[in-house]
Amino acid sequence: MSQNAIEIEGLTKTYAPSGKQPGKKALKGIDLNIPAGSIFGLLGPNGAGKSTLINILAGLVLKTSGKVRIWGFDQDVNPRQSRAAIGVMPQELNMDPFFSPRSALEVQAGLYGVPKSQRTTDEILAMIGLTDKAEAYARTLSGGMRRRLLLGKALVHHPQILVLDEPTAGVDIELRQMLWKNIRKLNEQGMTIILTTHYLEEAEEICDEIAIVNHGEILIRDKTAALVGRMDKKTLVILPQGAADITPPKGVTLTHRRNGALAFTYHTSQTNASEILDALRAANIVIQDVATEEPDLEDVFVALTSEKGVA
Ligand SMILES: Nc1ncnc2c1ncn2[C@@H]1O[C@H](COP(=O)(O)OP(=O)(O)OP(=O)(O)O)[C@@H](O)[C@H]1O
Repeated sequence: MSQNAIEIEGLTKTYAPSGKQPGKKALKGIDLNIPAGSIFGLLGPNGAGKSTLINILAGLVLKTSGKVRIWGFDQDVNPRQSRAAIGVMPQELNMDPFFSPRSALEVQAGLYGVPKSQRTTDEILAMIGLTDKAEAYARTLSGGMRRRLLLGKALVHHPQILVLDEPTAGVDIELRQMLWKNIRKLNEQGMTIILTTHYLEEAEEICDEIAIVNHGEILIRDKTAALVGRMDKKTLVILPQGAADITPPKGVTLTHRRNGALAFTYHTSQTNASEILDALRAANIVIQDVATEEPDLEDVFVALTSEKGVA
């Protein structure tokens, strides 16, 4: 087994123009290794190239150039093995309306050449909570059930790597929790998880490592905690007793909160919190309450993607 579940070198993708659609350079030379056993988040604004990258890994989109190794198998040299190592839960919910969950899983297993003796259909149905609906027509399933079935379909061939494209977009809290519980459990059993999500809070909570993609390039990649730790920004929130008037120290931004609190945002490399407290004291402001706010992944994301001119 390789140390990395995925190894990508110089990956590019240019979509050819078709009809009124102009051509598009969706990936501009991606280098990325994803460690085996991790939960890896691929984040980026709409149109950044995340789906293109995932679809290339899944063998659904042909790359223009570059190398992709999946579980040690070069996609160009061993396409069958590299495809067998990966399971993909796509975003879209279209599925054959006449298949029951059981037959959908069986057909999928057949497509991957999983022998009957190695199929774990009942186990998968139980895991995705569809045992009761095993024989129901797919068209009678709710949106949430269909999404769970998509997860099940991604698992029929026992892949080492599971890729989830926006797994929790538009799903209710209960289903979201169920999906994360399953994903964590699969990861604990050794499966490498790669996911895209727009929910940054969720990514911060669940992902070991994160890469932020924008305009077809990787802007940054790091362990989640290190990424957030790079933000040289903090906010000191002071609730004063009565009305307060103060000019903040140089380099500190003051905003007034609706509850009367004063929020001082500063760069930790330039300003010390004690300078702000000294200024408050000098202005004879009596502090009723004080709190600090740390940056989160959203701050990192906005700072990085807005630098490159994306709202
Ligand atoms: N089949 C295609 N033909 C032409 N251009 C395409 C095609 N698919 C995607 N693109 C373009 O490539 C770029 C990257 O798209 P992609 O879907 O990979 O982004 P994304 O990061 O997944 O966005 P989203 O979060 O909206 O799904 C976009 O500009 C998109 O319009």
